Amino acid sequence: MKIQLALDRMNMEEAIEMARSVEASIDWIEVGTSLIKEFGVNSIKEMKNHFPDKKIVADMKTMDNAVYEMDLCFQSGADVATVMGAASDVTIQKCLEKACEYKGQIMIDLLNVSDTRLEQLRIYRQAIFCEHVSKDSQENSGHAMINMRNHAGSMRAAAGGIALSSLPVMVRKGLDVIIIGSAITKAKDPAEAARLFKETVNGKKGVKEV
Ligand SMILES: O=C(CO)[C@H](O)[C@H](O)COP(=O)(O)O
Repeated sequence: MKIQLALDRMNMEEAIEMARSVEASIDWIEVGTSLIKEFGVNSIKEMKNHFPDKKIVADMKTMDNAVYEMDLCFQSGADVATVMGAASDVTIQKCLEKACEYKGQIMIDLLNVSDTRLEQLRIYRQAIFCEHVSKDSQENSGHAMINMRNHAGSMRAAAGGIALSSLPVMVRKGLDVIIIGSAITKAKDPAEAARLFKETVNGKKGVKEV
């Protein structure tokens, strides 16, 4: 299971410093939507320049204009770019074609994707399927409940308010990628928090507890 560090709501200097302080315990680095919106695709370029050996995920959340947005992401050094599952099929198809052209990957964000839409998305088997609890729901309900649906045959990821306490459940679900933002970036000691996440993922600590 890969740990994807989500970087949001900070400036680029802070984002790079944060990634540097936890890099030993994480696998993929997500340039969060908020960074891309605030600093443009240069944020992706900058992150790749600083961490050439890490997989860089551009959380673009593409909804339309796939060719243009995917060119921007992959030419800026992204290895993975996100597209919303609620986007039209032509958008998702174009994202996949672009990912293929750049030898990258697409992550489909399943935020507000119904079971019916999910069935239709199953044809995009080469994509990573990401179940996602939104920041707004987290802030409204105070906790995250990630419903992992069946994504047989594809890589599976989960995001949204994942904490050390909820990690063992996620680990047991056998995900491929676990996306963690605030639980690391807002921790008193991010390096120690990331280390504990890594230890749990590796099964050295409390995977059986809930
Ligand atoms: O996509 C996102 C926000 O839209 C974040 O990447 C995701 O929510 C992970 O961050 P956190 O663990 O803080 O919820």
